[in-house]
Amino acid sequence: MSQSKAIPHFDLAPSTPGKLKPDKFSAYIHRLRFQAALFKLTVGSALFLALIVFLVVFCSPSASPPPRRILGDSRGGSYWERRVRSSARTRARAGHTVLVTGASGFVGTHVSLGLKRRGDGVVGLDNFNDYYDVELKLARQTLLGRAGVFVVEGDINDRELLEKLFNMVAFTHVMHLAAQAGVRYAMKNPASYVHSNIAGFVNLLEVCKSANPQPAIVWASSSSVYGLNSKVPFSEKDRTDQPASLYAATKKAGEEIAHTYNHIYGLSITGLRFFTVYGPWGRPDMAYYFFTQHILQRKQIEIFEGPQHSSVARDFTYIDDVVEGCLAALDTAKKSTGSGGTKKGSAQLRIYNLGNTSPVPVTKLVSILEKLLKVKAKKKLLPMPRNGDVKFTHANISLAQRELGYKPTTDLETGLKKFVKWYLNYHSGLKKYSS
Ligand SMILES: O=C(O)[C@H]1O[C@H](OP(=O)(O)OP(=O)(O)OC[C@H]2O[C@@H](n3ccc(=O)[nH]c3=O)[C@H](O)[C@@H]2O)[C@H](O)[C@@H](O)[C@@H]1O
Repeated sequence: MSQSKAIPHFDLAPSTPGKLKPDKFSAYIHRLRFQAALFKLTVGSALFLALIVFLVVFCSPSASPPPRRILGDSRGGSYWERRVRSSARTRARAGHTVLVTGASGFVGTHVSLGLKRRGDGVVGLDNFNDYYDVELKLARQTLLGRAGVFVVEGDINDRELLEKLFNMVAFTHVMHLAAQAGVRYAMKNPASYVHSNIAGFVNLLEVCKSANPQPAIVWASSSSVYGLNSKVPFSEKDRTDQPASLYAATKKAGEEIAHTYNHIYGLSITGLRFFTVYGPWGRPDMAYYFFTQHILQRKQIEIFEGPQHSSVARDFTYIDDVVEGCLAALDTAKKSTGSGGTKKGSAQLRIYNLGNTSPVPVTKLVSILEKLLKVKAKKKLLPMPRNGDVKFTHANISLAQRELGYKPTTDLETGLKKFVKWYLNYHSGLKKYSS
């Protein structure tokens, strides 16, 4: 084999190889071969690594085809913007243009439908988190889509997204219902309450205060702010400085934060203290919902009792009544007075109880469910654990009655009847549970 033939890349050799001594030349060739092999190995490994990275990034489950909601909802782009604008369009003269946060949540869905039905423009926002069954949130989103409400997928902590929405649409109102709900779950995941109910709320208010025009804000506080207050019925003037759960503490913090943004920036803000809202399309983490599920599955349910076997009671409030209250709060909200982050004058700051004014013991709730489901519940009575629950709630609604015209009309049995009808229909449709 001639040396010249053995040189793999002849052009890499010195232009005058004949001038090298044979032994030096063979060492040189050796070096060249080694370098060439090394080069091949490096390029090969790099290509192999690139292939692995490609496979990991594009073929892993997290990057697999996005779920349906993300496909229909990916942020930005002309199609997305068209959907936001069309959803925001009002049909009624002098209709509101409302951003509803938590739109695929229980109350958010009903309020969005109520607004859309009467001709207001509604844009929904929801992060579709998995605190409870995401399928249910997606089903609500479908319902909203059919009614012409587009739900943007996004988090209230996402400043860029909120600013984008406010740049596209001059929202007159924000109905802020996105929150980490649930009293007992706060012991399991405290950070999620701070993230949504405090950080998320502040982020939303920051965007609202800088918006031009500033929207009026109506938001969901909670009956839980009354905490250990024992004066009944609970009136808005009663003390709310003894929260029994972190959930309640974050809602109470929200009320104080609302005061600050109203005071500094002239934002018009109305807080609504909801009292154990229930009904069709409800929340599976709430007792009336999972009691129904467990009774049908012949599973045991635990019913909490107060001291000396006293009953625990809630001022259960039907969703349609609460929606009326929410819409009335939006309609009576005065405009914010600031613009672009500067206050021009004092603005409205309100708090209302939205309850039913007739507390019902949890044992009674269970007996109504037994009757409606025609199944005897397997009950276990046990002392209320130290889990953030309070013994009873009872709303005084005279302020909401006077100023909002709020007048709940649905008793627990009537409301549960509607819930059970929806529940059986929805879950048989999903074929989720066998009887
Ligand atoms: O209105 C409110 O302020 C709050 O109402 C509900 O909180 P809660 O009243 O605790 O509603 P459920 O979780 O459905 O509990 C209802 C009743 O059932 C009792 N319960 C709950 C669970 C259980 O296993 N057993 C049981 O007896 C609770 O102690 C409570 O008295 C919501 O979950 C909160 O998000 C909301 O803010």
